Amino acid sequence: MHLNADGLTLSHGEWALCADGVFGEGVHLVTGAVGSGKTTLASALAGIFEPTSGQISREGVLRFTLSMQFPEYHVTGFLVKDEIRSWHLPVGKTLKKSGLEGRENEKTLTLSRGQLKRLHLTCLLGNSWDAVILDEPFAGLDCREKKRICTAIEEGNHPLIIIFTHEQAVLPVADFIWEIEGNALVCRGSVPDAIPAWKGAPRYLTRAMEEGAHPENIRLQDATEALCRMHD
Ligand SMILES: Nc1ncnc2c1ncn2[C@@H]1O[C@H](COP(=O)(O)OP(=O)(O)OP(=O)(O)O)[C@@H](O)[C@H]1O
Repeated sequence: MHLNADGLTLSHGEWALCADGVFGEGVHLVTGAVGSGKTTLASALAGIFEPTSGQISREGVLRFTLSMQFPEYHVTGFLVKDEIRSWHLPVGKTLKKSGLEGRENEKTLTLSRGQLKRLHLTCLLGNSWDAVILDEPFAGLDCREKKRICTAIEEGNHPLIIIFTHEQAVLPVADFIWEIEGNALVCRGSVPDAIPAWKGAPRYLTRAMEEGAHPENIRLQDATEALCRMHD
């Protein structure tokens, strides 16, 4: 199963991004500065943004989805319970998972941005997909919520997940690191070998490596454990 970006050029007027690479099974983290092209590439991989050149192919990926940065774009249900039902999920259980118990009869668009994001991601990740593309899944969430989303990503049953983010504090276990650098998508490789080459790595990882530690993955917990191992 894979999603293949084959010689893509993505453009908005004068701005252009080149992307070439194969996203196989696992959790892929794609990082890049604000405005580097994460949303554009996520949209292209999901088939809703037309490349100027090149093509996208999917092998073995029948059910795939894109979670857009702004959860409002996904709302189809007037009330919270309608929204949950539109994802074919049980209302009570989903409300509990989203921390929104008792709010089923409220208008979906009266939830706060963070609550809506939490509801949207719970519904999306509660379904079954071959591939999930998440554009800034942590935006608008506090640390506790970000951790909950990381757990849902790690424990979910989705063979291929691509996460576009500039999050620097709370990250899930990842298998592959990519970066958008100088208007091109660059693959840093598989984790942990990719970590030293990751220019946008969070400070806790670079600091641990500067001290000679070798984190096994990219979470704060991995950096801390690597430092502990060194001092044992
Ligand atoms: N609809 C559009 N029309 C013109 N230019 C656009 C459009 N959408 C994006 N751009 C430009 O394309 C570039 C990439 O934008 P994009 O939203 O993909 O970046 P991003 O990395 O997702 O940014 P952020 O981190 O802020 O979400 C930016 O320079 C942006 O101004």
